[in-house]
Amino acid sequence: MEGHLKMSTTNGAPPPLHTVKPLRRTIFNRVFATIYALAILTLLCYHAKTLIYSTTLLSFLIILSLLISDLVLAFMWVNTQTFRMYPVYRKEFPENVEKVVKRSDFPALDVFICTADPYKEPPIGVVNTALSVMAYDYPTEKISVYVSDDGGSALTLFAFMEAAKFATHWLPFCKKNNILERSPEAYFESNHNCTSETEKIKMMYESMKVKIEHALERGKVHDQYITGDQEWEIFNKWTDDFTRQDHPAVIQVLLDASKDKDIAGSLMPNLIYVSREKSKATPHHFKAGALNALIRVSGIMTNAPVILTLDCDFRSNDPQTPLRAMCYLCDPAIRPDFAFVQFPQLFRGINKNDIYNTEYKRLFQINILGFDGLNGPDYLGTVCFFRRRTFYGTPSNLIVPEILELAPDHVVDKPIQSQSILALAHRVASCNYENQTNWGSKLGFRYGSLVEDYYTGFRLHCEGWKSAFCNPERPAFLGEVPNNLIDALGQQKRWSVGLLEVAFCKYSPATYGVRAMGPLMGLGYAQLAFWPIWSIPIITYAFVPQLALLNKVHVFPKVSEPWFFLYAFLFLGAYGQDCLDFILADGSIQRWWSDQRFWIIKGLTSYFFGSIEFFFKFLGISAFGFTLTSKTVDDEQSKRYEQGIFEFGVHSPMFVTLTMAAIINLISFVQGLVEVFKGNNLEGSFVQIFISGFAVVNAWPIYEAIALRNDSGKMPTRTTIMATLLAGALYTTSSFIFG
Ligand SMILES: O=c1ccn([C@@H]2O[C@H](COP(=O)(O)OP(=O)(O)O[C@H]3O[C@H](CO)[C@@H](O)[C@H](O)[C@H]3O)[C@@H](O)[C@H]2O)c(=O)[nH]1
Ligand SMILES: [Mn+2]
Repeated sequence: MEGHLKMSTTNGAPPPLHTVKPLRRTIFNRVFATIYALAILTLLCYHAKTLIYSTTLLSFLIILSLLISDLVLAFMWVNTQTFRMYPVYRKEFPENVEKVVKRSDFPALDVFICTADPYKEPPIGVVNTALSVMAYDYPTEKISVYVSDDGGSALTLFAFMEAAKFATHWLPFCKKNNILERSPEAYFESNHNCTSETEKIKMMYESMKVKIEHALERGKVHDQYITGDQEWEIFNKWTDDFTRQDHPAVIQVLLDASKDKDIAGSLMPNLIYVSREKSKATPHHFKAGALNALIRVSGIMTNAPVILTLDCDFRSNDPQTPLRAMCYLCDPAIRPDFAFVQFPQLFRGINKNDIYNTEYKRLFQINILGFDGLNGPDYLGTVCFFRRRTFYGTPSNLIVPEILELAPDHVVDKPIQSQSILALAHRVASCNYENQTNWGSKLGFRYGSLVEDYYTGFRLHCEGWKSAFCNPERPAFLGEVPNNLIDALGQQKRWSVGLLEVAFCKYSPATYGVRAMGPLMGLGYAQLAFWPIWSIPIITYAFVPQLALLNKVHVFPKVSEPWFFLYAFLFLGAYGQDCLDFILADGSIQRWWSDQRFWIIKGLTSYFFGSIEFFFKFLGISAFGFTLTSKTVDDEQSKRYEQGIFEFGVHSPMFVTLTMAAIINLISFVQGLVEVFKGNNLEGSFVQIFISGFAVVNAWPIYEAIALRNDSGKMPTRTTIMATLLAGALYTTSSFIFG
């Protein structure tokens, strides 16, 4: 059969594993970009002219602020165009992989799963992630799952000991019944068959879950759950002075692919718990540090040529996914500079209108196609298959690591539980191992930014590595999203700090990146790095025209002037194209509306406060770490989220600036309307009234949260009072200035 198929392909060429096609809208994008660029230039000339002819200091300052804002918008617009020049779309043929490579020759796969806190990232969730990949349709004994626990928690280890036992039932169950959702939680939530076998396995799962959750509630593994001397010995490592910031390395093989079998008698994958050594005296570099420790530990133990990185909240949604990745990684025509296959970050549980814009369609689904037509997508931190070699220098220059066993092509010839392997694994997981080495600079994941994923992908592309974006119809993975506003904004604030760290380091994409990869890739990366500076135009447009309107000062062209049409074109053109992109990527109008609203919200909150934090960090005044996004759910909050109601509830400086903007815009809009009703000419103030009105429509959930709601997610009174006082102060100051 196989021979027959091979012969039937033309010229005996192997069947295709993947194809790539340009997107049809490319031509339109390019034409529109040219027209829009001319319009921007015209606007900048207009600003320059009015600036030179401004008569008072006040008008000079107003025009200057608008000019700066528009320059920022123009800069970001230029960067964004890079994604619109060569968007492509790929297709894979996983069914052909076995025609090209024998199943027994498939490369081994090391999977890295990161977790960092059992209370913010419940262990049962991490266990689901691990089970979903352990059950892949891929030669099982070639899979090794490494769980990195930066929380150094016995509770997480306990959860995985339980998971190892449960897995011996779960894996054969999935394979026998050819199940698609191989994370038990997702499977039991879906419409599954209710056979006695399913009921039995569900009960096993529930009892494991209860045990794990009990342990979590008590904060301790109950003695009765610890069976045998071996387990005692393991938990004895958690002595009294063992803390999450200070503890020795713990590496525990929970399943051994060379001897552990499932209940049907087939071999299990390797499952290894790793908590690298931590010491308060040594920087640990957060997730990047954890991943580098895993590269080394796995290098010593299994050294698979392919590595899959996963966050603890991303579950496999398709057991065929490794085969899809192999369409690129096993391609006989693979180029030596090929580094990784990135899957999109897709999520489950997003509400209908995606009020917190957690889908990130632009970042994860639209813009990334543009990167894919150039050197390839950036690394998104999770759901990505790497070639191990990528972490060891440039494509043409292998950097030999300190110890021979770590070389990417080293063959491990001892069992993973042998004394020497375990000893070496502990050594490379120690916190001082990286001193005086290239780890974090030339080897492994790169240090220096809180968005280690973005920064690492960027540096790899600068070194000449290439990547591909693999976006199958059935989502390969599904992740979880923050379902309350403060978490969503907090995550964005962390990203903002991390992005600015890259934007203003010596490897800035705008300078170094452009030199290393050419203008398109460089500016594409700059688009991301400079996200936070969007807060300059957003804050300006949220306050300046409104305060001017309140003081009866007109700052935009009259409706009858031709310049008005330039403004109208720039606004409608940008919004129109943005909306079109969104719809073409299967988005709904409502979700697009949330997307644009959240962009404004972030400009007034995350981007702004992130920039301030970055500034403090830059000056060395204070350093902020990696604040985890909480993955726990509160029932009442989830309900409101389901209904699409914004969750405030807690006081935060971010909500203060947001509320201030909402108040000022409402007042200026009302005053604008009053003037119109009084019969004053609308011509001069139209643009300002329009902007205020647009803001008021966007800010509707904020007014509701202040005045119309009574639930625990409403705006805290303290926040409202502070925002009102500050808005009053701002108005008073402005009336002196405009006075
Ligand atoms: O010291 C740390 C901090 C975090 N993590 C892990 O990092 C992952 C991502 O953390 P999360 O709080 O979920 O952050 P998000 O903002 O949701 O994650 C996005 O942004 C991160 C960079 O800021 C990337 O690392 C992620 O892959 C990307 O999904 C989780 O698995 C954590 O367990 C660690 O292992 N060690
Ligand atoms: Mn996350």
